[in-house]
Amino acid sequence: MSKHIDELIETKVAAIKEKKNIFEVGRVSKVQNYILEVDGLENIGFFEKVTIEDKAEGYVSAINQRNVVVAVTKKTSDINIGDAVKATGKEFRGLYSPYSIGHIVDMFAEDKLTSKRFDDTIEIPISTKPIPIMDRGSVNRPLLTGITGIDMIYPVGCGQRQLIIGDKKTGKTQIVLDTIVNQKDKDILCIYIAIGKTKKEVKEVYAELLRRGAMEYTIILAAFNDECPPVLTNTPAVGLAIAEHYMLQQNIDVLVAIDDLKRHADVYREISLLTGKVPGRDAYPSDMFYTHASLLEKGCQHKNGGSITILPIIETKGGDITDYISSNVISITDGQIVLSTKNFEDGQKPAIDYGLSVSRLGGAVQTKEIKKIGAVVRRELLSYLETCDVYELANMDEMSPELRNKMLIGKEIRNRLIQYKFSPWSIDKMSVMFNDLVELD
Ligand SMILES: Nc1ncnc2c1ncn2[C@@H]1O[C@H](COP(=O)(O)OP(=O)(O)OP(=O)(O)O)[C@@H](O)[C@H]1O
Repeated sequence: MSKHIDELIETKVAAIKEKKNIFEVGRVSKVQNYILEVDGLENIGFFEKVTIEDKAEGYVSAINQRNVVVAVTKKTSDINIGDAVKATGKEFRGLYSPYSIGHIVDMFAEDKLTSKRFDDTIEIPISTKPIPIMDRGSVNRPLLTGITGIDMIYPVGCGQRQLIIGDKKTGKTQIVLDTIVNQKDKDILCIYIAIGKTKKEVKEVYAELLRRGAMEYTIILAAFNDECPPVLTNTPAVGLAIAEHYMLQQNIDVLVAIDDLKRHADVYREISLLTGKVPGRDAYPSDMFYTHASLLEKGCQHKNGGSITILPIIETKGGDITDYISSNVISITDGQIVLSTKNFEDGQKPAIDYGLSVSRLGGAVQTKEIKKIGAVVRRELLSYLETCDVYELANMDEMSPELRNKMLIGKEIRNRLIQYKFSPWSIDKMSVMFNDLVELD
């Protein structure tokens, strides 16, 4: 009997020595708001989930020679030096429930209106393997937004990544909302990811979508401005992993809007600086491009028929689309819709700057007819806008008859492109509205 007990004890001690059945415990040695330095966690893994007493949860965001850095994701009370930090042996993950459709949820499957967590959750990994190139098909089906300036001139296809970029209050969110509302009865799941927005702003988006029956097929995944910053940086990855889950398991089309990536980059920079990463251009860390590229490369047309279309939003300052984050994302995406404050103030809504906007897939996702009309409209409009710049102060009466005619056509196109929010046009209506211009050509 005693031999048996000895054996049991020996096995147990051996297991403890190999650290198989216990998890390490470290101690907090430095607290910088939501970033902690922890000593004593020698065998912990990168991105491993940890708990800090009964006070907080987080994950390992950097491993240094002498200690590890923990980013806190949830906190119920203040963390102090000396608090015990327990390793969990599990990767840090988000949670998702299929019942989230129609609700505002966070990355831990908590309904933000009722503050209750959904049952039946599944774990969502924050970083998933890229979809292999051989599993990707070509983008050739349109994703109609109902906005003429987009569907006819700079179209978006299922599986495309199209950036929406512009200054504050130029209608960036409105384009996404119009697009979501236009997906009604089209078997598309929409995920609106709100990063660092206020509760009021997100509630307004929810109310607009609810009023138009669009919440039936939409999930609002929100990381509010008052949450721990690591939640803000990880939420887009969880949103895209949810999209990937639907695309791969149910072969459906998913539309993901990320509002916005500039805020995401700024929070990512803040965390990186606190973590001690070496700052690069504009103090952003050197993996900034990689972080956005790995998020956006989830956008694709899968060979199984499903797709993920991504509409990332970026807020600019003074209309500058050449800053570090904007030029990074412009080079990653398949085109951009640029919005201009001047157009917005002139009442030209949606305030698309047709000269700076691009769709690199263009006609590949349009029908033959709309492609033909769109090409003429774009050419006439761009030529009009260019002429306007040159002849800004010129009197129309002094122009040659051909030029005057061109100007009149251009002006007419501009006026016809004005569209009030939530008043989508069908492709047929667009072709009827602009057909006479093509005949004139
Ligand atoms: N086509 C439109 N017709 C009428 N109103 C519009 C149109 N587009 C945008 N708006 C209005 O302009 C305002 C600003 O739009 P929106 O909030 O979408 O801009 P934003 O660029 O996303 O702003 P923020 O910088 O706060 O994120 C909103 O009140 C919106 O309803």
